[in-house]
Amino acid sequence: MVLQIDGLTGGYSKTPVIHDISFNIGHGEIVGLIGLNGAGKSTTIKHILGLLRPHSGEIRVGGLTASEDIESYRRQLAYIPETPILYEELTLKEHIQMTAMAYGIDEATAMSRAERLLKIFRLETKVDMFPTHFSKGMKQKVMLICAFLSHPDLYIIDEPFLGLDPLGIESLIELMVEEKRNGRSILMSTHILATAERYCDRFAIIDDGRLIAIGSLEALREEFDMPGATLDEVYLRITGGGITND
Ligand SMILES: Nc1ncnc2c1ncn2[C@@H]1O[C@H](COP(=O)(O)OP(=O)(O)OP(=O)(O)O)[C@@H](O)[C@H]1O
Repeated sequence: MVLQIDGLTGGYSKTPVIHDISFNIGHGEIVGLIGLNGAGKSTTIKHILGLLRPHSGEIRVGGLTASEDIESYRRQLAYIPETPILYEELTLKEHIQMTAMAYGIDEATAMSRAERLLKIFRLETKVDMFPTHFSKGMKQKVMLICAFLSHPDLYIIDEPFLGLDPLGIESLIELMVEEKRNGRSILMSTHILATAERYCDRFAIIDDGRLIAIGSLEALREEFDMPGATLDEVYLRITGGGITND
């Protein structure tokens, strides 16, 4: 297992926001973290990143907890936030170099991996420019390049498809599938269920801070007795959504 979450209760203050969440991610698995606004997806992700301490329960990445060895723990992860985090004083090339340093990758390896990624995301002519001046989608691509450069065991991607143009989305999906084939794993939170349905092996559905379902689309269809349903349909049923006249 790459990620093991066992009975995680946590949040920002003494009052927990997420309650007793347990699920695992195996090698080469893509798992969608799905839930309504405020359901607890980002909070769960912050716990996995080691930014919040569990009130109770445990999170292991590659068998390690964050409190055992935070640096080794973090090197196994790459996080791509929904809002890009970039350094004003660094060029794109320097962002790449800094990422390589943080992950202990030598510069030659990093630059050869980066060259391919820069081409894929059409930023190869922009390496000496400052990404804080890039467009929103271009900034997101910088975050993606830095993440895919580091070849972590587990990618955590927040809303990967927002802000990218169709070519960018296609490239990202190809990279995700390639990494999956290499045995690397991805946890992505998304509201774009039609795309998630096509690429995720399993879905962890969070509602009001609790994990209310987990499984492949086929398993969810069976569990909720909805043969042939789309992820959207299953999800609306599970969360009691949709507009009714009651
Ligand atoms: N920094 C914070 N301090 C205190 N409470 C927070 C903080 N961030 C989020 N929360 C609360 O935690 C709960 C879960 O929020 P969270 O951001 O995890 O939801 P989400 O599922 O990621 O939602 P969205 O789809 O809107 O991004 C909400 O009730 C929210 O108000």
